[in-house]
Amino acid sequence: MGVEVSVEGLTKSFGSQNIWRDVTFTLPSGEVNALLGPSGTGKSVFLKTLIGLLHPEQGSVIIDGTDITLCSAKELYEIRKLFGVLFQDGALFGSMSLYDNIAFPLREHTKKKEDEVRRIVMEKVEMVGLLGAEDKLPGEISGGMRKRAGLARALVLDPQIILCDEPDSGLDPVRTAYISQLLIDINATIDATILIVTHNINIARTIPDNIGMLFRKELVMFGPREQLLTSEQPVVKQFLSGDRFGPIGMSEEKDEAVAAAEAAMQAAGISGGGTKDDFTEIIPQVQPNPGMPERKASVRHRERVLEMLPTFTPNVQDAILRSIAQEDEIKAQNRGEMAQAHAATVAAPAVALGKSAPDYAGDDAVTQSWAVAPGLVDGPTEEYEVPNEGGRHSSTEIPDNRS
Ligand SMILES: Nc1ncnc2c1ncn2[C@@H]1O[C@H](COP(=O)(O)OP(=O)(O)OP(=O)(O)O)[C@@H](O)[C@H]1O
Repeated sequence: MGVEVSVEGLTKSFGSQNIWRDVTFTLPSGEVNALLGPSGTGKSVFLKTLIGLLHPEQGSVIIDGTDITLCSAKELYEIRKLFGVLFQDGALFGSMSLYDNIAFPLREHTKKKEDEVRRIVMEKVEMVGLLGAEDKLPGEISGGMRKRAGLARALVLDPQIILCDEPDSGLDPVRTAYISQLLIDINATIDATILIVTHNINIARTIPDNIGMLFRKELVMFGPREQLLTSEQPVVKQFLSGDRFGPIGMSEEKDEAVAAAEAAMQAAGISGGGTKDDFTEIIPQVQPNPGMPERKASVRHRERVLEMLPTFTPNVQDAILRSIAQEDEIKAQNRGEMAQAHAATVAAPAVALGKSAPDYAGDDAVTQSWAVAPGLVDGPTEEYEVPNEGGRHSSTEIPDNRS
């Protein structure tokens, strides 16, 4: 199971420039989390602080029971082995083949023999759909492939915590969807705690269990994705819609004159350019591909969130319950389709399911290694209990017992 990461009262400055202060939240074991925030709010600095590359002047970062802000260099070295990090640009060594790049952490941190290194590297290469491209140099492949190679390298030490700094930057929407799906499938497979830093609203809407947001040197909120997506806070609404009218300006602070001019434009019906999407309409969370195990963290997340349910406002409660109902519906549908596919396989065994990925098939070919492994279907739809609200509910009905 992934490791819980608990951050308390964290403050970071560079000289007199404060980046953020008093940041407190917990990434629950194995859950998928996203961190949003306008450019320059210190999201990358936050990731680097989590792995001890940067040192905060105040606060603690507890990982697996160790406060990495206080531990020895030797302890930090050991703790870092729990992490797999996908840096913004992939951070591959330009003079090394993809194979050697991906093998690097194994050769650096373990005493594994070369045949074992090869087995692990090729397994990860297949997982990210780069079979056949492993001898290429980073300069010879597309940005999307470099991202996937970076992800493969982040996975070779079987990390319990995966940090991804803008996994979608430079990728088209389709490749972004593939890399997002890959993260969900990896989470289903190894139950690692994941933190994704992103500006991509589609990722924020559909991938994480929890979302946090940094703005004006503070953590605006952190909680179940439904809490942020239905938030009435102007900064959150503006960020989600991508509108230029609101508290977020081109630079961090918007001065009063600009804010007044924008308010006048808005009043005159001039568009701020943002999408008119209704973010309170919760889009179903992406599920592991058919054949993948169920995400254990999603079961734990549900239990945790239902326990916290009475602490949320009624609209957040509604959004969470709608989301749960949607998820159950999708899982039931997937089970039906899996059963049909399985029946078809039994009837026509020549159509092999669970086939491994085809070899690399050109620029940015997409992996199919997760095609379908028969027999791995989700368990039965469970019932859930809403604490302090009396009574059990079938997981596909939404109780409406709030005043
Ligand atoms: N090593 C450093 N020394 C001094 N200042 C730094 C250092 N690293 C980052 N900063 C500053 O910290 C601030 C936050 O940078 P960071 O890259 O974390 O922002 P971000 O939220 O990730 O931005 P973006 O979304 O544009 O990637 C910036 O003003 C940056 O200049």
